[in-house]
Amino acid sequence: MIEVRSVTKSFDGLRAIDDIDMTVKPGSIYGLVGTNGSGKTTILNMLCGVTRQDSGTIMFDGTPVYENPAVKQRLWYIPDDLAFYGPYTINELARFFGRMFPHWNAAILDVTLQHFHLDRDKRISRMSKGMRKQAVFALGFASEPDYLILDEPIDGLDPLVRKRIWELIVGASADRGMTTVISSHNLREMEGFCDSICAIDHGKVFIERDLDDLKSDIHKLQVSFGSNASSAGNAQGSDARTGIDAYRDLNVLKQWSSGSVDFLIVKNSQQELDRFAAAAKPVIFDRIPLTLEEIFIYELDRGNDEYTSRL
Ligand SMILES: Nc1ncnc2c1ncn2[C@@H]1O[C@H](COP(=O)(O)OP(=O)(O)OP(=O)(O)O)[C@@H](O)[C@H]1O
Repeated sequence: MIEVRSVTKSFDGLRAIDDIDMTVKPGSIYGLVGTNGSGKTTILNMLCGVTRQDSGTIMFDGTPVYENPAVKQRLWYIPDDLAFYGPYTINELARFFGRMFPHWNAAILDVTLQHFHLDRDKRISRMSKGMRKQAVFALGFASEPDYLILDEPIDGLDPLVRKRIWELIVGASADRGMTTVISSHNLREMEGFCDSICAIDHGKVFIERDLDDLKSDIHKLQVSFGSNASSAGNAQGSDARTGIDAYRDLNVLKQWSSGSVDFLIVKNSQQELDRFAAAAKPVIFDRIPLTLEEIFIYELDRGNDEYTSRL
């Protein structure tokens, strides 16, 4: 289990990470998403003990990670910038890491390299960007880490390689309980593979949930009270006859209308929606599931609305 508690980090007076809490369950795949510059890389660097937080604690199974070789031997970090690996070949790196990591498994390296068709004697700096990532993945899996920490690793890889990498991650989680923390802007893939999602903006966590829970209480609704009734958008919720007042019982993130049909993004449980439909009796009431990308955008928009309304 990784536990981040009340962590802050500033650079030259800029508070890049602002009092965050995160809990990563053992064996899970934990997705870190956020806008550019929101603080993802800063968090991952602190998780790996590369950077030290200004305040707060980061614990791996109850033990701090910073300057702690015992914890670092159990984790593999793939940063966004792979310059460190550039001067070396895969074989040279395998010899180096083979001495550092107690569970080093040369057979896994062989199998993974066969899948990726990489030359073990070529310098990493001479490989393409995608091949460099594949090489560092292959080395990482050979270290059999308990924790795999990945900074935008799949972005820029071809679909076949991405599929193979997700198979390896999911397989290691299932077979030996490996825990993965992964940042990416590819929300579609994160939605397909992550157990939990942590979304950050301006250094603050604004969502941290199991993905299934997150998707079960945010919905898009299509509602109509019939062609004679004015839409909620037109009536501004003032006409009880149309059932419009009932929207006040919903937690509406966004609302717009087209003719007599209202579209709403709401944050409510299925039971609350059932109660709304039973009380308001709309002629049309459709619930459409939202993608992670849509949830992220609506939640972020709402945060910005709240922020701008305070100005
Ligand atoms: N070493 C540093 N010195 C000064 N400022 C930094 C440093 N590292 C990060 N920052 C600042 O901290 C903030 C968060 O940066 P970070 O790289 O963590 O964002 P990110 O979410 O990973 O962004 P992206 O999605 O664009 O990769 C930014 O405002 C960035 O300019």
